[in-house]
Amino acid sequence: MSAYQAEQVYLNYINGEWAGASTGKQVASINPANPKEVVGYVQASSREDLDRAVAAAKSASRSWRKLSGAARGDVLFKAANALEKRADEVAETMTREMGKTFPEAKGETLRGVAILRYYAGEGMRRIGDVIPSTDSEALMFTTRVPLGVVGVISPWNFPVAIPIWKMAPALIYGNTVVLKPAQEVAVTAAKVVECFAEAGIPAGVLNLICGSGSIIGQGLAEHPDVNGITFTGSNQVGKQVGQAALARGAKYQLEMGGKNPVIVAADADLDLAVDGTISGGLKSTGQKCTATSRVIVMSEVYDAFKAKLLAKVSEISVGDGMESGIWMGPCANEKQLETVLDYIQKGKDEGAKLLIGGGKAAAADATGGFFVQPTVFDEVSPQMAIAREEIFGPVMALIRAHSMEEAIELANDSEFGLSASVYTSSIGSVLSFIQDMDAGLVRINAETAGVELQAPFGGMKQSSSHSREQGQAAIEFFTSIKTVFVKA
Ligand SMILES: NC(=O)C1=CN([C@@H]2O[C@H](COP(=O)(O)OP(=O)(O)OC[C@H]3O[C@@H](n4cnc5c(N)ncnc54)[C@H](O)[C@@H]3O)[C@@H](O)[C@H]2O)C=CC1
Ligand SMILES: O=C(O)CCC(=O)C(=O)O
Repeated sequence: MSAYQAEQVYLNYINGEWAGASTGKQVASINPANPKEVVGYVQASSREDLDRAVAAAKSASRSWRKLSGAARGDVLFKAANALEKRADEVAETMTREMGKTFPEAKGETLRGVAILRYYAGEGMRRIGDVIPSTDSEALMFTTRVPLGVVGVISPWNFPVAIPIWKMAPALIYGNTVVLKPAQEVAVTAAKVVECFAEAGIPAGVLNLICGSGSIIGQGLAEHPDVNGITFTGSNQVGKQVGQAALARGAKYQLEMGGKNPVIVAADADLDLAVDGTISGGLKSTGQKCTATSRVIVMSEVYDAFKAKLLAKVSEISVGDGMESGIWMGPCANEKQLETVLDYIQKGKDEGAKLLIGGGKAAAADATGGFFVQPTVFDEVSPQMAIAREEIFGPVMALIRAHSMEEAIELANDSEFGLSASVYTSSIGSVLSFIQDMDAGLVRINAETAGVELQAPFGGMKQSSSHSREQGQAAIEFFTSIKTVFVKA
């Protein structure tokens, strides 16, 4: 049973205590399905508050790194249990704060639980190798040490999974954390942090500080006592964060945009391809960095695929994600709705043919919610803005191709390289796609979105800083290798 309650005040969590911002100011976090509804009030913190959070993390670092991996893992297991118990409440909070439907939010919350358990187990696994020395009397091996204080800057589109897939590996490998969530989902973030507090995480090991990106996010990136920064969000901000970290010699990891293609080959199972395109492109209202936005279809099946796609898109129900029967919720905030509507206008202005959607959805009339129709454009050419720029909304561009080579070339014609998929029954096409597609995640007969927590995740080209998150790959960012040479 969910215990969600609206309009509560949520505090920062610094050095094991819940505290208001020194500014005395709070910001309302609102429901994008009904902007008059206040989900909660979150802190508008200052750099002074940030300094306190970083100082707490720095001081807790000495004892946390000295604990065994198993002891740190125990805290993560307990946090997983606490989150699992509150899954309905946390999922409802997420739906009300950023709009994705309740079943999607519940799935994401349980994914957060699974990520915590996965990294809890990592505390018992190998952290080094023995390497033969040229000196036969010496022992040489590698071990791994934590970075120290890690700043986590997270976005609003996965309010539970993304902070957890950054914090859990940071913590298990012995780092302490300062989390700055997107202000739109700070209530959900506070509830996740409450689960860690309930798990008995020592004071200062995990700190939550809410505030604007330009003050707290930028402050974390620039802070001399923050040793590593992990960021997911826009390319523009990601680059700023990376530059600030680089300027002071801190380690950084950036996960940014995508313009992910799906290729539908002439020998594809068209029903499967339609389902995967819709799920990949429109779930979460298209607000995933892995969302399908370019649909490259072979000319032989173009019309048949288009007809099936439109039939299914026309059945999509748009509305409040807490209502049963609703398939697609609102955009997460007003700015995002405006961005999506602007891109739709650009598509029309540049000569693409609007097949379906193209404006605010009817659900917006009743509440003023940020609802947009699922939208598909036809006759899109690769130079158009809707084929090149990340929209982060439920807008898909159909592009025609005449051969697999041309399809892969079109798919690669992007500054991004996060994820890509192909629907085909030909092993030859599968192999060419795996080999020639420039993306960090390539998927065969499966949608572009949806990552597995135990596998590396990250992009090529402008999609990331070329590092990988999740799975065992996370150890590369959250630790430094120490090579040890021992001679009696
Ligand atoms: N890769 C992804 O998963 C995401 C991509 N985006 C993309 O970014 C676009 C804009 O969305 P926004 O929410 O405005 O993204 P954003 O990049 O501004 O926000 C991401 C995080 O960075 C923080 N931030 C903002 N300015 C900062 C600064 N100067 N220094 C440090 N941190 C800062 C934000 O508070 C938030 O926590 C979207 O339309 C979408 O294209 C947004 C969210 C997630
Ligand atoms: O597709 C997914 O499950 C993950 C997407 C993601 O990481 C993102 O949108 O930031």
